[in-house]
Amino acid sequence: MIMGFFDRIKKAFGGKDENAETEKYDAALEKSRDSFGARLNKLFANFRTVDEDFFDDLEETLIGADVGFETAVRITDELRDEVKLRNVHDSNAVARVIVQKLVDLYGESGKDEDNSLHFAEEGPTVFLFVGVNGAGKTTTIGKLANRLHKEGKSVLLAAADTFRAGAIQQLQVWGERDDVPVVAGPEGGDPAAVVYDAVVRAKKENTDVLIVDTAGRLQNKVNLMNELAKIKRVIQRELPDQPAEVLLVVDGTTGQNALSQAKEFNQTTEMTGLVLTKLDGSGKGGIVLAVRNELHVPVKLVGLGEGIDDLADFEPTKFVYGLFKGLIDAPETEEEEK
Ligand SMILES: Nc1nc2c(ncn2[C@@H]2O[C@H](COP(=O)(O)OP(=O)(O)OP(=O)(O)O)[C@@H](O)[C@H]2O)c(=O)[nH]1
Repeated sequence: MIMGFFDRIKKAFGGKDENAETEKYDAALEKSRDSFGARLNKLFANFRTVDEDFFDDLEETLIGADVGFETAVRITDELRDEVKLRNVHDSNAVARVIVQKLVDLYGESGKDEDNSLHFAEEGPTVFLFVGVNGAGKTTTIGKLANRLHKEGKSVLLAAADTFRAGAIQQLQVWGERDDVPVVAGPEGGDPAAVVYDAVVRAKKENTDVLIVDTAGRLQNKVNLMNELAKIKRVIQRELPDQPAEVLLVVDGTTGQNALSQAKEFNQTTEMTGLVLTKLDGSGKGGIVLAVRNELHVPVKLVGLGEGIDDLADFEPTKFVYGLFKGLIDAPETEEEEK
């Protein structure tokens, strides 16, 4: 049973040779793999048999790998039951059950409906991007606009971060690079007015996708949340079913901070998905699992590098394979063969 499951993961990962995304996942997760894998290896080297001390150490290892406290406890508890049920003692086999549990947190299907971006059936689709400064919001918008434009969709960008000096210009540079128009107003101007202009233009020109960049920080949190609410109202007055996505961008290198940031945003803004950036520079890839399990918000996109093409749809099987490649590829043990 276990091998069948891993075969499916391997197939999902290696099945699309033409897809450069697979290689990117692989390369980007090297750091996470090294740190997580090294921790697990140490754990398994220290234990020959799987006993209660092993489970305590496993829980600590998972917490240390940034999968989050609740997730770590849940996995360890479920694993304890599973090990009893299957009567597994071999630590390699247990390692594989851990991997299986991690994939289960996302569903085995690899890329389900929930993990994909939603588009309007007709009329403009609006994606609203939120998140603190420096998380990679503008870069992600630039990469996504490029991808959608290449797919043949018409794209419009709205520079509604009028607060941070240079933010408008940064988005305009991306607009030029992607060859997509940008609606902007004066620095310090009303962001909702920029969004209104952009929505009207998108409707008039029948634009496929309007992507709105928003401020990551204002004078205070209440102002920021009020502004995001106002922007949403402006969009919904013109396009009642939009925005299709409110995407929170978080910096994957910050581990647990990314999780608490997401929790805070989630209390005030209803987000539909998360973008986890800088996974390539992070040893904390485990955070992806924490986000889904503790926030119940799907990760929809991941940033795998600084380049224009380094944005991928989040695909759990690719992700988990990238993280635990060594473990999954290892030959099956005698116990598993039985
Ligand atoms: N390695 C790596 N770097 C990234 C990724 N995404 C963004 N960056 C870098 O992170 C830095 C910050 O990105 P920005 O897009 O300016 O951040 P932002 O959230 O828009 O910040 P504000 O415009 O201040 O709101 C830039 O140097 C980006 O090149 C990624 O996936 N991998």
